[in-house]
Order: sequence, then structure tokens, then C-alpha cells
Amino acid sequence: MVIDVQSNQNKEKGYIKGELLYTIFHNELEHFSIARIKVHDTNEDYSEKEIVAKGYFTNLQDATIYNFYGQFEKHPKFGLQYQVSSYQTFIPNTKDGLIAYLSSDLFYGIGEKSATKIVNVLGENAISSIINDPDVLKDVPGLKQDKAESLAKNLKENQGFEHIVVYLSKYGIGLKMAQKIYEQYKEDAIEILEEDPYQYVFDIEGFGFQTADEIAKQNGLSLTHPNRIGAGCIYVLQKSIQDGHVYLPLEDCVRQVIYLLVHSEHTLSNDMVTNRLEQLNAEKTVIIQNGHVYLPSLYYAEDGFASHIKRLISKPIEEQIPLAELMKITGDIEEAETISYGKEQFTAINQSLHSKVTIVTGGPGTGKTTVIKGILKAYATIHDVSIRPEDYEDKSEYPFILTAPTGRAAKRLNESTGLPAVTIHRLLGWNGQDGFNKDQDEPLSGKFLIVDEFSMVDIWLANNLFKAIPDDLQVLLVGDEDQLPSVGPGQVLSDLLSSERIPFVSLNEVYRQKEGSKIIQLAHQIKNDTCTNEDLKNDKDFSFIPCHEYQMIDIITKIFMRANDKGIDLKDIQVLAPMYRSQAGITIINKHLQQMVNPKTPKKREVKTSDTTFRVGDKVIQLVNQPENGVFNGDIGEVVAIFEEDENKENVEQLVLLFDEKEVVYERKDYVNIMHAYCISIHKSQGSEFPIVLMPVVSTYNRMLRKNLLYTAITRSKQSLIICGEQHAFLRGIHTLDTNKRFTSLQEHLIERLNHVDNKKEDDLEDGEISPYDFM
Ligand SMILES: Nc1ncnc2c1ncn2[C@@H]1O[C@H](COP(=O)(O)OP(=O)(O)OP(=O)(O)O)[C@@H](O)[C@H]1O
Repeated sequence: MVIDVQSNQNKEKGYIKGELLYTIFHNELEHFSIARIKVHDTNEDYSEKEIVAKGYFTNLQDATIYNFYGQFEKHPKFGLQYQVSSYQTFIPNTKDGLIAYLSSDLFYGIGEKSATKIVNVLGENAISSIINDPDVLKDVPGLKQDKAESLAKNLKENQGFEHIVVYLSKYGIGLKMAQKIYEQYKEDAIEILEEDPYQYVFDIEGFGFQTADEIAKQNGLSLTHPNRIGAGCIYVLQKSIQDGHVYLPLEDCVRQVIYLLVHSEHTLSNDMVTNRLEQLNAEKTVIIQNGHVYLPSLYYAEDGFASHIKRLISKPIEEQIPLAELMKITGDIEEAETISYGKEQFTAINQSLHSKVTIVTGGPGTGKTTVIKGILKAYATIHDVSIRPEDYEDKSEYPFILTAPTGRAAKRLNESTGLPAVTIHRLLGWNGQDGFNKDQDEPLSGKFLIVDEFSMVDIWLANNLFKAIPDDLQVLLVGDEDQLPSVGPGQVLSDLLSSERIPFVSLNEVYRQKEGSKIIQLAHQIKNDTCTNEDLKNDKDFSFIPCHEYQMIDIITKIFMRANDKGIDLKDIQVLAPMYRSQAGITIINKHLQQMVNPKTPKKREVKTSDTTFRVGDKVIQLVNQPENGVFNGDIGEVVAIFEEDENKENVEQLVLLFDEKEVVYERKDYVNIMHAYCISIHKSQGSEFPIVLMPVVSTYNRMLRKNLLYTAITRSKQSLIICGEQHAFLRGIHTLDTNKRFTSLQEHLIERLNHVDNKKEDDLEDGEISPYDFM
């Protein structure tokens, strides 16, 4: 006998009945397993006695027979394997078999006698009846209550997950999602799904509204049911995060919910949605304020960030450095560095030393790094501390903290200053699911914090960072406001600037241009909207190669070949494109460049996934943050080794990637987290720099061609920039502003919170005293 649901759903499905021989691999966190199974029976076309099965199982028990449902997959090296999409303990479908199962060691206290009584009373559906309603055991004469309770509990535990997996599979929900659902609701998963599938949208990350809607429809839930409208509201807000929004205006939110939910024969009024949003607001599932609808995590992130800014600013730097003294100190630094600070640069140094939180912005080559170094040196002189970490026996006493949002940006900061710099995640001690170790209870220790590439920091990270900043830590935020905003929600840098509540200095004078850089000149022309086709003439560090979309692959390949002939290291050339699809998209460019740069040879090992072949020597990019391995979204590495299953003690195929000097091992399930990096997206290139940037630009990129995107791309190049494509498309792009306004309210939060600090500070000043606000 098998429990009810299975007979409905898996009747036609292929199965392998079998028991565990041994586990080859098990990932505790994800419950992903590869196991060798002894085959008892199957309806598949398979006659071997054993098979390797893989999928998201909980630990399989020894001496237990399972039915595995799934399909065969041919592994290029290991041959036929069974990809399991659901499974359950096999329960014999004879009365005797059922009695033997219930009286087995799995169920403590149930002997053959009790088992027989249970089967006599409850019949062949005994197990599903008990799981569905443990009270049915009351009908079994002589079965003690404690034994009945323990049996029901054990059955639920033994069968719970499998039962849920099988149940969910009828809605096309896979094992991995089932695992998430089980972890959230345990045995209540099915009950919740039947009563209100929309609850899943609220509680389970990544559970789509459409799936919930489909299930609700099958269960006969009304299309105007409040739960449906509620889930629609949450879904619309969650989706809006992908566009960088922190909130949605109430009317927009209502309109989008109606668009999502409306069904031809049903109408949904504005009032119905607005009322539902107000209920959600009352339950604190969403927050509505000033006509803005927020998900709570975003509201509290913005509000929290603003409150930390206020906290820091409310305790200003007492010590004023007399102007003459500062000029003397910076004069000494200028002499040592053989430069002369420009007016803006001096202002930036002075400002940063005098105020608790300062922002320094500027395009490429305006001297942001020069200013950072000047501030560090001046601070060290004024406070009579050493800038060299090696002078500190106790590392926790080192006064400077340098950080940036990505690994590559942190590395650049380290290289340009010669001082230790780490990612914000590492600084805060990211520990995966539990968040960050550093916070207000365990704050950062130091005297001066510098955050570079701040334009890339989203509101969640900004709030977490500022939470961990103690009252006496001075902060300098450095960034380029003309670059793309953060991938995550918010536009923290530009909101801080437009609030005009934080002292900031804009560096506008370009120094690198003086060294004759056409790239920098072009960047500033784009920024100032003065670039014309006259400015696209070839120069020593810049070329524009005209071509059509259909010629693009050919041209890019030729450029690589020519560079190779000239002895240029091909790793130094980075192709940046705005989109994956299209004839000149990232996917196709990568395919061709892999063939050209790292072709297949009999000696080079490679592994294949459904759409990619990774080969030793391939350039690859990490697509998600994996702080536990020290690799972050956007890090670029190289495949340095591939190990086969029998070549390592873990007994799994492994891909070894080298990121700078760090080796990271990937197993097959992690391959989705990487892709080829011969060509990467401009978004992913934020915070990185490359010796040579090659950028295709064609009109079919269409709406992707925006000023801040193209500006970000060209400012990634250190030595040379090659643009290939259509000049008119490029010119149109650099004059097209990104009209996709992000809905954020940080500016309002800041103005509201900081007004009273502002007034107080102005009042407190003596006549003639310099205030940080003089610099704004
Ligand atoms: N006041 C100055 N006088 C002379 N050279 C300067 C001055 N300020 C900066 N430079 C030089 O200009 C170049 C760019 O400066 P820096 O690297 O500090 O700019 P940046 O804004 O950090 O640039 P990017 O954002 O492109 O990295 C460097 O070579 C630097 O030495």
C-alpha cells in the first residue's frame, strides 16, 4: 500500500523501488544527496541491479525500501544516473506487509499485536489516515494513548517530508523548493497549502505568486479572496525590489496588483485592493506611510540608516584643526607625494577630518584615491598614530578601516593605498543565514572608516554597515554618483547627496586627463553631455571601430587575435556588454571567445552542464555572494583544475577556480553560480577596472543604452578603450537619461530626522567659526 496522494499523482510516473547501499555524497545544508541504490523493482527500462540516484533527499535510512520517482540522466563520465524528483518510503500493499512495517523498529512500542489491530480497524489506508488525523487511532481497541501519540508522531516524522514532497510534486513544485517549505512549516505544510496557498508567497522566499494562484484555483478559492489580494500586494512589492525600488506609491501599487490579479470574468476594484493594503498595514505585513507602500524590511532599513546617520552626526568632532596647521600638514604630504592638491581636494581633506560623516564624490581621475591617501596621512599626523598596520601589536588598535562593497573594489583600494581593505561583508562578519556578526551590540573598532565605491551599496547593506559604526568612528564615503546605482534596492549615495544634510565635496577637476587620457576626457564629456561624434576619433588609448550587429562576433574575435599576435595578455581584455541575448549579446560572445581564447584540446579537461562547457583555463565570473568561501558576486577567476569523482576524497566531480590567490572548489550543484567571463555585463563590472575594455554598442541593445550604463562601462578601462558598433547608437545612448526612477524615501527620512540636528548646530556656532556645513 502507498499513501493516497501517491496513487493519484505517481501512478503513471517512472519509479525505482530500492534501498540504500551507501551514500556517496550528502550536503547537510541543502539535503542534496548522491547515493548508490540497490534496485528491487522498477517500471523503467532498466535491468541493472544497482543505480546511482541523486536529488534533494533528507538522510535515507538503512534497511528501508523507498520508491524513487524521477528520470534517467546520462552523465558524460559516470553513465546513467537517476535524477530523483520525489520519493517516499515504500509501504507494502498487503495486510501482512503493512503489519510488518508498523511493528518494525521504526515505531517503538508497537508490536505485531497492536499493528494487526490497527490494520484491522483502519484498513490498508491506515498510514495516510493516521497522518491526516491521529485521532483515528482512538478507534483501535486497547491501544494506549501514549503509544498512539508516539506512533502518530513517528509516522509524521518518517513520512512527513516525503508525504509533502509527493503532494507538492503534483503542482510541479520540485524537491528543492519542497525542502524549503518543509523547513518552514514542517508537517503543517499541506494543511497550510490547502487552506491558503498564498501564505507561501509571504513566507517562502522564491515561491511564485503564479504557483500559489494555480493551486488556489484548483482548490476552488475565490478570485477575490482577501488572501489572494494580499499575496498579490506582497508579490508586486517583492517584484519592485528587482527594479531597485524601496517602496511603491499607493496608486501604482494598487494598479499593479489589479493588473496582476484581474481575471477576465472578475473585476477587482481599487477600493478592494486599497482596503486589503490597509489591513496588511494594520497587521504590519506592509507599511504605508505618506502614500508610500513598503515591505517592512525596506522601510526599517531606510529609517534605521537615517537614524544611524543622525546618531553619528549628533556627536560632532570636537577638535578643530587650525587652518594653518592643516595647511602645514598637507604641505608636507604634498612634498612627499610630489603633488599639489587642488582646491577641491584640499577642501575634501579638511572636510573629512572635521566632520563625523563626509561624502567625497567625483568621476574618474579626479583624485578620489589621492584624497583618501591624503586624509589617512593627515589624520595619522594630527593624532600622532602610525598608518602602518605592522606597527600595531594588537591589531584591534589599528585606527583605520578601509572597505568596499565588492572583492575587486576592496582589492583596488588595498592596492592604491597599500593598506588592508576588505569587503563590507567580511568587515561585518557575514555568517550566511543569520546575517552579520557586527552590529550595535558588537560594533566595529577603529577611528576612521573609509567606504569606497559607495554608489554600489544598497539600502540593506548601508543600514547593516551603519548599525555597526560606533559613535566615535569617523566615516568617509567615497563614490561616483554618475555611475549605475546599486544592484539592490535604493540609491543611497544619491539620496544622501540630494538630502543636503551630510557634508559633501564634489571633485570635478580631472587630473588623469592631464596625462593625456582620452578615456577620462570621454567620461567627463559624457557626464557633462558635451560628447559629439567629433570626440569619437581614434586616439592612443581609444578606438571606435564601426560595425553592424551581424559583424560583431567577427570583429571581436579579430581584435582578440590581433592582440594575441601583439603579445598582449588576453586576460587583460574585458568585453563588457549590456545584455545577454541578441546577436551581439554576452552569451554568444562568450561562446565564440571561449573557442578562440581557450579551445578544446585532447589534454584539457572539461565538464559540461546543460548549456555550458567549463574547461581548464576558462575565465569565469562568480554570480552570487558566497561569503563562506570568500567569493562575491562579480569576482573573476580562472578554472585551474577539474577533478573526477574518484580523484578526491569527497568522491564528487570538482572544479577548482582561482580568484586572485585564493582557490575555491565548486561541485556540480554550484556550477549555476558561475559563467564564462570573456564577456560580462556592465552591471557586473561595477567596482572593477580592467586594463583594456572592449565594448560592443549596437542599436538592438535598445533601451539598455543609457548614459549611466555607458559611463560605467567606459570608466572601467584603465589603459585602453575599444568601442565597436554603431556610433549613432552610442551617441543616442550617452544622451539618454535613465528614466526608470527608483522610488526611495531616504532623502525624506534624512531631512525629517536631521532638521533638528541641523538647526542646533547652526545655533551653537560662534561667529567666524568654520562649520562643516560651510563646505556643503
Ligand atoms: N593634485 C594632483 N596633482 C597632480 N596629479 C594628481 C593630483 N590629484 C590626482 N592626481 C593624479 O591623477 C591620477 C588620478 O588620481 P586618482 O587615482 O586619485 O583619481 P580617482 O578619482 O581615484 O580615479 P579613479 O576613480 O579613476 O580610480 C593619478 O595619477 C594621480 O596621481
